Amino acid sequence: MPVDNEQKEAVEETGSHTTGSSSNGISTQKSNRRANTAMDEDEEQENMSRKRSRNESSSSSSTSASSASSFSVLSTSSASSSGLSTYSATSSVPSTSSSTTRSSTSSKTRKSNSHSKVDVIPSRNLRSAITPIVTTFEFPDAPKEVVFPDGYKLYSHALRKSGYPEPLIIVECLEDDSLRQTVDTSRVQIVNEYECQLPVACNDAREAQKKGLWQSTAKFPGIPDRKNSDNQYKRVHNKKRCWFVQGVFERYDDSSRLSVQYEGFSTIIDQDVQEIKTSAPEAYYMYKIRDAFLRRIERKGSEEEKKNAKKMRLLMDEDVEFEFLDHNSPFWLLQDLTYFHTALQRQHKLGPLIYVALDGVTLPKAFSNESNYNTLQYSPINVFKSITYKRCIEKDENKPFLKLIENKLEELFEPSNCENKEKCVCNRRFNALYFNQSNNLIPDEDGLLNFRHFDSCEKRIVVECSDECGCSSECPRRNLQRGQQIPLIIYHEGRAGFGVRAGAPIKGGQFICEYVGEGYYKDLDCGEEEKAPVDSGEDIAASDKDTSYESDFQTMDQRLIICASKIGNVARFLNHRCDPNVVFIETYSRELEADVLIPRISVYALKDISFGEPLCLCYYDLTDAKSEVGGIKCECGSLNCIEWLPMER
Ligand SMILES: C[S@@+](CC[C@H](N)C(=O)[O-])C[C@H]1O[C@@H](n2cnc3c(N)ncnc32)[C@H](O)[C@@H]1O
Repeated sequence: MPVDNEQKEAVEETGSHTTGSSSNGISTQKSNRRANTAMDEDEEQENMSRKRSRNESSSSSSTSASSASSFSVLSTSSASSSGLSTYSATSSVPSTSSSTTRSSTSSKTRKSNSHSKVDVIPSRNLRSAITPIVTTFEFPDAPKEVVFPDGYKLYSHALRKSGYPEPLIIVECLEDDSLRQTVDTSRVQIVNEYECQLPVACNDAREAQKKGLWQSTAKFPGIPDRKNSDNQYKRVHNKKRCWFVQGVFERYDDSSRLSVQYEGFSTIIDQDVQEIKTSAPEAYYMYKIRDAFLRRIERKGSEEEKKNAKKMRLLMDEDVEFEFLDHNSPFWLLQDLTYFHTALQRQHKLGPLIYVALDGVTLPKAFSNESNYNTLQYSPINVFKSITYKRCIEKDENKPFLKLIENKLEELFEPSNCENKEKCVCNRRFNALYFNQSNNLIPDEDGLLNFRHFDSCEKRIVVECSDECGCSSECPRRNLQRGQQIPLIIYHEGRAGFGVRAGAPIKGGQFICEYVGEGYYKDLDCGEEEKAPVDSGEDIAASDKDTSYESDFQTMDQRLIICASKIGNVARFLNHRCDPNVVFIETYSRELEADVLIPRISVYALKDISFGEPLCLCYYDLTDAKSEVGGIKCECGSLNCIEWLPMER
């Protein structure tokens, strides 16, 4: 499989490697290893007073920024001297220099911040199940706690849990709905109306949301619109005295240091590369993926993309650009989407997301508050109305395996690639439910589907293992249960809007992610039983006619639709290509026989996909699709492009 050099570098630099041939396939990628830095209150006070005095002298160097916003220009350049380095684990001996010009900081800062010895107490390996074939990364064991010679403590990501007992599905119920009393709420979350929340672990952001002085002009569901600004450090109540790294950026002037953004703060500071690499491996890993991606764009993108990619990769250069100074700029808003959506994903043990836009077009229109668009509520799991949910659970599919095969013959057994071949019931389950209706796609021993003779018109389904099969969570027949492990990049593709790119090389037949959205029923015969979510609101807008976010089922339930227009996950950004490289596969999947069975949609790779390549679906059966001028001009650029997509503008 082709692996881009940049991607290789990213992997090597994070001390990680692909797990292609690993037998245990254990990945620590999604374990929540975050950097935290701490300081004593006295030192904090001291730094604050230093900062106050230096802020005055630094104001001349940040005039261009201060007029733009509250985002501190001096942060990356003069952190240690300004006191902003309160976050730096190595800032116990801050420079007393009052120099604030960007070019003058590097050597002084480096000297004052250097430390000779770091005691690393190894953490227990936070293990997360992953299939052996998934190309992902392993970090070196993140330290549980690093104690610096000066007594500073730096708590690593490993202290954060990699997953929370999260439900499998969210159901919207009215207060008096009897369903509320009957469901197992550890597996099914009941809400009145789904609203994307701040991720559970993001306490610093939660605090900042209450008391932060900096306020964003943009409001996104689940993203805090307040942050602590640089003069709030002292007042921030943080008993742990440690903070989580939100994002790191390369510095144009000093390759030994990085610009670091912390959760809950609108300021960035500079820190030693090695320190971040050890203490914040996940943030460092995300930075390396973004960096490798931007380098790829610098080689392969349009002229404008190339120029902007370099600018973004090096964040700031001598001529500080406005968008990097204004914390309200799309650049920083995309960093917030990256961080908080990744944190939400992690809550469900799913891999990271990185939002990137280089063409000045700002945010995904899904997040725009313009009247034409709905504001997207990000959700890593499906959201069903109670009526839809009830209908789903009444279906045969929901019976436990033994009930399902009561009247079926034993000889329906077929070989399986399950870890526990002898006991696996997946094929018998398939035969009991879907025999003669659909193709039973059986992953090979590496979890890969075989698409060599793929026919887009054929019906197909994947049936995954449950506790009835007696296999482990690493069984090749549990791809959807493990969920997205590959990092995905949500990239602005120009006229086609945001699309999804591979954040790691992907093998043909490999599971990528789930297609998540709102579930609803469309009655095929006698009018609508339950209205599509896009039509049910009062705000009927242009986008309500856009069915491109809808996906249906051919085998499991022909009336059920998953619509990701208002609520959805990363897969809702998959663009159309007439020559696709990914495909939707309906999937029967539940870990426990006692779980509810809801038809789900997996996204699988049809062919090998290299790092940074766009992931595209074919929205239509091209043998049927009528290409009429007046729909949407297809931007896919493939040789067999039908030119006009049959969708309303
Ligand atoms: C499921 S969404 C994909 C995500 C979308 N690009 C976004 O930014 O939200 C489908 C919409 O993306 C755009 N789109 C997807 N593929 C396209 C293509 N090949 N050419 C032009 N527009 C495309 C169309 O506006 C379409 O309505």
